[in-house]
Amino acid sequence: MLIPTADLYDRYGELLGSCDTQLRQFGGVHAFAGPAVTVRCFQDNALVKAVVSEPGEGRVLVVDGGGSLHTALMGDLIAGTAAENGWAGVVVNGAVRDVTALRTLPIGIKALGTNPRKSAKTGAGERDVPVSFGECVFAPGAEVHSDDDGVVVLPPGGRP
Ligand SMILES: O=C([O-])CC(=O)C(=O)O
Repeated sequence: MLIPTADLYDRYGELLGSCDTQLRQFGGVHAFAGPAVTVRCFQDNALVKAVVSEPGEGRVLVVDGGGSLHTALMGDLIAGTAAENGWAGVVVNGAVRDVTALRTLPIGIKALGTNPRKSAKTGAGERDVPVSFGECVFAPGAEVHSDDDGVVVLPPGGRP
């Protein structure tokens, strides 16, 4: 059962990481949670595509795109693959595209904004490293919860 992020804040207080970045909802699922898998990349989404091609097992992919809105790091094909492979959600500090289709997918998707421009596909970037945006650190394996109020990270060992 998913616990609202506000209730998690009330439980953990400032031990909870809460992302200040005002991400928008784009997926068909508006509340999701799971252990974080992280990618850091800049206007290049080959790593994102590679990660969602793996079994998601209810995890949440957190993509730190450096806040760039110049190119989309995910569209309906990558998001569809993520949904098919059992990812609970994808959180993108950057842009997505194909948003009409994204709304129909059974997966949580949060992103900063949109741009129809494609990203490069060189594979530049890193995965499984701590990423940070909105004054919130997303460590690989940390439990991430997201809903209409925001995105939070539980303290180590924290389990609802
Ligand atoms: O191929 C891309 O760069 C992203 C995309 O549009 C998709 O996932 O459908």
